[in-house]
Amino acid sequence: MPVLQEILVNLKPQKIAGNQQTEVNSLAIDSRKVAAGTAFIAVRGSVVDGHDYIEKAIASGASVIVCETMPSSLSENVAYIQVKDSHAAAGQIAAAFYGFPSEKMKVVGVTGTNGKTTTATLLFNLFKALGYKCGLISTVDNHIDEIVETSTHTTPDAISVQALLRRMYDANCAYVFMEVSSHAIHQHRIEGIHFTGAMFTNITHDHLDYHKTFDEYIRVKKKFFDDLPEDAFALTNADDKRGMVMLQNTAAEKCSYSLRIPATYKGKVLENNLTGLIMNVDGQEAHFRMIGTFNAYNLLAVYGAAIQLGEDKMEVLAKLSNLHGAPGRFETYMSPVDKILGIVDYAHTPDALLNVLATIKQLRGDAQQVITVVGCGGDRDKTKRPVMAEVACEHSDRVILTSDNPRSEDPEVILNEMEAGLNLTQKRKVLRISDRREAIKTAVSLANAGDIILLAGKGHETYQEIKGIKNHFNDREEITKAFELYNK
Ligand SMILES: CC(=O)N[C@H]1[C@@H](OP(=O)(O)OP(=O)(O)OC[C@H]2O[C@@H](n3ccc(=O)[nH]c3=O)[C@H](O)[C@@H]2O)O[C@H](CO)[C@@H](O)[C@@H]1O[C@H](C)C(=O)N[C@@H](C)C(=O)N[C@H](CCC(=O)O)C(=O)O
Ligand SMILES: Nc1ncnc2c1ncn2[C@@H]1O[C@H](COP(=O)(O)OP(=O)(O)OP(=O)(O)O)[C@@H](O)[C@H]1O
Ligand SMILES: N[C@H](CCC[C@H](N)C(=O)O)C(=O)O
Ligand SMILES: [Mg+2]
Repeated sequence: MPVLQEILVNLKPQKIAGNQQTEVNSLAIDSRKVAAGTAFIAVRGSVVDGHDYIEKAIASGASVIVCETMPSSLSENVAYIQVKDSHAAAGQIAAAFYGFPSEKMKVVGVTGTNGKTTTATLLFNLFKALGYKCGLISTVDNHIDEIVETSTHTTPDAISVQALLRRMYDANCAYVFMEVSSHAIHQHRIEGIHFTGAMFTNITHDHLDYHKTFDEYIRVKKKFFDDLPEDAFALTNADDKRGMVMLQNTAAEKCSYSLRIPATYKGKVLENNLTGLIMNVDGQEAHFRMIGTFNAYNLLAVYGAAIQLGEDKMEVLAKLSNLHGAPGRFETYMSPVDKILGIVDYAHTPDALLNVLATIKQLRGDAQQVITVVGCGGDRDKTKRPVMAEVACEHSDRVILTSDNPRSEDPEVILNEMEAGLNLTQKRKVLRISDRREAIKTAVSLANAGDIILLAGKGHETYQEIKGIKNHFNDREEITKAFELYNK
């Protein structure tokens, strides 16, 4: 086990009190996870202040306390480290505690409002197909080579992420592909990670509950690129309005991808239908199994990253051709009798919903109705609620407004806020059924042969969180059961 001095190597503490040779057995930012010999890092959160739990951590056996303000009285046999920012210190300390795993592998981070899971998962599957051992850190699950664990966050906290990276290094992974959420950048969860590459997908409306303004949301995303080292690459979407802004102040090698304008990696969609995409990528024609223009962007980003990482163009395209996307993203289910097409998709932002519905519009026949079942999560950005309802109405024949994860909120209040975005004409095509299971059944009962039902917002999720309790719920099971129930 390392001693305190060894895990402070990259840190400039403001004050140190106590023995620097104290052995550190584990790290914790949560006092409830402290055991004998733990270094407890007190961080100020959005709900409580970790500094209020220092005494509790010591009572549970903490031998080191990292904090921004020293407690008024210090305990004997405990070492205290005062730092300017304990969120940032947590990442630096964790990186050192776990032996700087990110410096021994190639870690590529993906940020952006939409497409992170899809892009990171495609990269993971591509590099596995190319013969490498890899790690994946995503919203859906984390992969340590062959081991798969369900995720709790898109990007884990500063300590958990370094622990995961260490396990990946121990499993001989050469590459790690990870999602980098804006919350993670803001809370310094990625501090101490050495990135070989950073990718930007797009930025649209989300998380304004947390970041308050769109400018602040952009600033936070840009910080990921500002902090990159010179030996990394920064790959951006040149077609996104903010794509080039992201690279403005980066020291990394700048590169871009585009379907519309000159860029390092240029693509063109030649065909786009329900069986997949045919694209020209960097002068080479290729077929992909993924559906929709937004996936053309994801594929092009993945291609660009693979070339940046030194892979062969033709081999990359050949392997990429056979890959499917991430679970719960544009997953299709056909009813056996009436051939109703059910689409389960994780679109939970206005832009994602618009993209998915635009894709469906492009691909459907004139006679096919589109029925959209959609809700908005509780305890999350409220301003997206009316916009998502409006987007659903503008691009569907019928809409059933329902619950997503209401969390601590009243589902009917969320539905009122969604409905507030609709005018009278739009309201005419809307039903409001807060019970998501009933909403899905109703969509199926209303559908005629050949129609399309979009279940938006929950994708891969296997639960629905209501009043702090996660009940089993899976859109993919519900659509299949409803098809059976109505013999459709
Ligand atoms: C808003 C937000 O991001 N919150 C995260 C944040 O919690 P917080 O700041 O509210 O923490 P807090 O409850 O105030 O506690 C402050 C500190 O005191 C500690 N504490 C608390 C109680 C106690 O008894 N003892 C103790 O030591 C806590 O462990 C914490 O370190 O820090 C926690 C530890 O890292 C996270 O688990 C928590 O994620 C919550 C659960 C969450 O829902 N986060 C979502 C919004 C999130 O992060 N999402 C993004 C993806 C979004 C997207 O792209 O769509 C993600 O990366 O997952
Ligand atoms: N490049 C893209 N541009 C716009 N929309 C996209 C893109 N890729 C995927 N989407 C849409 O956004 C939804 C979420 O995709 P994905 O899970 O890959 O994004 P994410 O950034 O990981 O989301 P989260 O922030 O929840 O982790 C998809 O189900 C699809 O509807
Ligand atoms: N990572 C996102 C997921 C949202 C998914 C949606 N189903 C919801 O619950 O709002 C978040 O935590 O905001
Ligand atoms: Mg994700």
